[in-house]
Amino acid sequence: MNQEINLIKGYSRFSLERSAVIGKNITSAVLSDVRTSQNTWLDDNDQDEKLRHKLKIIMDRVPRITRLNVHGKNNSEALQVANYGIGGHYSPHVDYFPEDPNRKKLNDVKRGGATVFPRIDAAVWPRKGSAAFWYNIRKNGTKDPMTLHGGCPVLHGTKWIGNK
Ligand SMILES: O=C(O)CCC(=O)C(=O)O
Ligand SMILES: [Fe+2]
Repeated sequence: MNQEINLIKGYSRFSLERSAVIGKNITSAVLSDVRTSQNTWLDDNDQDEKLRHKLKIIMDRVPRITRLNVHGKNNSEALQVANYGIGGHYSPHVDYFPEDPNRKKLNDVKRGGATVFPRIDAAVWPRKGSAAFWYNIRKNGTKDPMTLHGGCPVLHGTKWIGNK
């Protein structure tokens, strides 16, 4: 597990850039205090063969747990790797259209950094190697606003997550 996490961090570390959020126009990306992390994207089709191979191994686990196929552009976004430094946070938002990630892979954070769901009084603490999964969309196709969530500021340590 540590080896895989180090590999993902290693590939991401040098291409991290300040995270953006979707602007008024859904095709635009803007920088905002709403989200103060850095992130990058690791694509299934990356030109690096080792990365492609490792991503396939990791992503092959997702359908075994969720029954959702996350391979290829038609099924899921690339793996989004994000890093939060001290104070880094993501204010409450929903992930459905135009974003659609629904799985998180977290690492240990010394203090702060929980993912909170204020409408259902739930919090998920970042633990290295664990994932949180939820459905943004109900079975009948409607969006579920109860999935509103945010990343609390990191108070001590650093937080890495991978979203799919
Ligand atoms: O950092 C977190 O805990 C939440 C991240 C998040 O909600 C997202 O990337 O969409
Ligand atoms: Fe989110």
